[in-house]
Amino acid sequence: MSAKVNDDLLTERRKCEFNVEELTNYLDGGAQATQNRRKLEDKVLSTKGLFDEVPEEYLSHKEKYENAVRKAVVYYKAMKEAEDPNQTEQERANATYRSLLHAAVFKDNSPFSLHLAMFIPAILGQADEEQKKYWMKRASKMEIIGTYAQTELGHGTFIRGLETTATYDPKTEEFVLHSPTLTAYKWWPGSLAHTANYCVVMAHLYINGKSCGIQPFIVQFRDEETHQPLPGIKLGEIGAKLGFNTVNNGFLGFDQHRIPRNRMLMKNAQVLKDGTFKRSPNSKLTYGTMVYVRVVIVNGMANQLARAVTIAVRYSAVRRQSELKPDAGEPQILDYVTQQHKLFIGIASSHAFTLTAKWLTRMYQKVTADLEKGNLDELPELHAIACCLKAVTTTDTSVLVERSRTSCGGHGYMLSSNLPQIYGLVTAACTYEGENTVLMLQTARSLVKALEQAQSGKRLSPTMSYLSEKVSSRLKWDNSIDGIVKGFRRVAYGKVESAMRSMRKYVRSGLGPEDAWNMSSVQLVAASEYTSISEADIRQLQDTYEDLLGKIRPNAVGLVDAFDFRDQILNSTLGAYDGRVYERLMEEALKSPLNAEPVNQSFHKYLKPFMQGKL
Ligand SMILES: CCCCCCCCCC/C=C\CCCC(=O)SCCNC(=O)CCNC(=O)[C@H](O)C(C)(C)COP(=O)(O)OP(=O)(O)OC[C@H]1O[C@@H](n2cnc3c(N)ncnc32)[C@H](O)[C@@H]1OP(=O)(O)O
Ligand SMILES: Cc1cc2nc3c(=O)[nH]c(=O)nc-3n(C[C@H](O)[C@H](O)[C@H](O)COP(=O)(O)OP(=O)(O)OC[C@H]3O[C@@H](n4cnc5c(N)ncnc54)[C@H](O)[C@@H]3O)c2cc1C
Repeated sequence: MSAKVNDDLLTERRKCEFNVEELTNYLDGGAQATQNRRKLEDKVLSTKGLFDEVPEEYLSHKEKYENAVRKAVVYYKAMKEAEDPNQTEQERANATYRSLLHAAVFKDNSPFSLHLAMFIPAILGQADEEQKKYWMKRASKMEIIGTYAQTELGHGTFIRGLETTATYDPKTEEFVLHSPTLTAYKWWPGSLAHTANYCVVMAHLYINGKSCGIQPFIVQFRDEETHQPLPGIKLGEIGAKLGFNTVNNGFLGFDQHRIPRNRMLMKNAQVLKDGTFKRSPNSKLTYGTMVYVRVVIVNGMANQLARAVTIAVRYSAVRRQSELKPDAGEPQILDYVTQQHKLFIGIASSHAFTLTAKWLTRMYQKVTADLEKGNLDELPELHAIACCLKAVTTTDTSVLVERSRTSCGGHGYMLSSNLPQIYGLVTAACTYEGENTVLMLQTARSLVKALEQAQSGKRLSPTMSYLSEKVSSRLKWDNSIDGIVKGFRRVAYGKVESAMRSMRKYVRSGLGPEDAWNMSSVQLVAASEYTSISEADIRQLQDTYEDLLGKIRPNAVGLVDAFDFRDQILNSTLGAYDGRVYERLMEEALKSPLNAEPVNQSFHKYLKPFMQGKL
């Protein structure tokens, strides 16, 4: 018999003014896509061995990892078996696009995540046809497990500063991989420590003593039978982190490790047997995997934010606290306008990020298709936009997930709420795949170039066109959508123009262009933030805003129900569909090993002798 649903949640669902299922279908891309997603989730989540008897927060660091590997194997097989052979690739992609299925199994991400998120995309984007055929067969069947090893102990942002060398030996037609210093050790790659046995290594290629830039190499570093590290390979785990503690991030050092010539991924640049180097049409094509993951991250943020606000809004409908009016009883905390202000922006932002992710994915697919035909014209714009949207969505999601947590009071601080873990996952994305400030400065680089082109009368790309509209500075704000967008364009234009003026002022004062850039970089980052709509400006329409909060209030639970996250995916004592918050908090508390006995052994060992002055 299913548990009784909390009365307040029942009332909320009766008050909802729109068809929740219709919104779910819209978010999925149609009723059939919703059905496919639910069918996939039903199949996979009914698999035995996917869930933890003991909550993983009570396991040791080592036990957490071993448990995650156990689940990863079960989960991966279940996903493969659940694939509907009659579905097209696109239908399969749609079914997983919005599903956070993996989050039902891994609260802190999977030890296989880099294999799927970067190792396979790197092969697809960097290998030539022959290499792709061979390695994709092995990687897609999980005969090998890979990761993406670019970051080093000493360098993450500055790729051109990477110290790992790959020196071509024409006599043996091999590359010699070497870590000349401790700071050259690969450091951070997920799965690297104990899970993967192959990786795509980004290393500095040298031929006859000449630098040929950073190139991708596919490198085996563990024996496929024994899993022992190969000769010349030093491996280990980098230690406990804020989150990602089951991703197995590791370090790897090379000591004159030799690999055959065909292990350099040669789609873009090639090394012939005699050591002739054939340059890539654009050296930045080597960075292509990162552009792809930045695009994927935007969609990931939309889903994770939706999960956090679902938990917080449902909890806010159940939690009653304080007194809004004398003798009127304790109101639902969702009736406090401050609570609405904290949470409803999160619902809206998740929808905005979903639509943005769809738009960016289409742009990525078009530019990638053009690249295949040798047309690189739109690569710089894709890079600039992907940098900006990855940085803005991860920053905003981190802020809004943390706000969802704090809006739940003490219970939001419990690991059983799952809000701290969701925060740990999303805040990592502000750093990985390009630290956000660095990426915003990449976008700023494009904005400055675009404004200079606009000022010399050149046509701009669609996403930069606002820099060529001579928007009057006397523009009057009005509350229409068109008025708001015009206002944003005016502010965005002004921010770029001001940063440019600042740089020119520094150059006139005698600074070189690099120092002028650095001195203006705070303004440059701010200018990039306005390339996509940010929340700060909405506050200037405060009266409209508070009116909107009131309109959303009766539909808030319906809006988060429409995200259609099942309880296993929310994995939260506060966010379950039935709203039985207090019973769940107690059920989870009793799972703590400390509750197995009324008196812990530390009393007899330490407390009692201490309190009796015997210690
Ligand atoms: C919580 C759920 C989320 C779901 C997400 C799913 C995935 C989650 C699982 C995976 C988890 C973790 C994975 C993390 C993996 C990693 O972190 S991999 C390592 C990532 N590292 C980086 O991103 C490094 C960032 N640094 C750089 O990209 C470059 O160093 C930088 C661009 C900052 C500078 O490079 P330079 O070579 O120095 O270039 P510049 O001089 O600045 O510019 C030269 C020109 O090149 C253009 N450019 C630069 N990058 C690109 C690119 N990628 N594509 C195209 N063009 C590029 C740049 O615009 C300049 O052009 P111009 O000269 O102006 O014309
Ligand atoms: C959870 C997690 C998972 C990861 N997984 C992987 C992985 O699988 N594979 C992999 O290769 N890497 C991985 N990374 C590494 C990640 O890509 C790097 O941490 C990231 O690129 C930032 O580099 P860094 O850590 O060296 O920081 P730094 O580049 O040293 O940045 C430190 C500070 O310096 C500032 N700074 C640096 N350069 C500039 C500049 N030009 N202008 C202005 N400010 C600047 C930054 O803004 C930042 O504030 C992972 C990281 C994390 C946190």
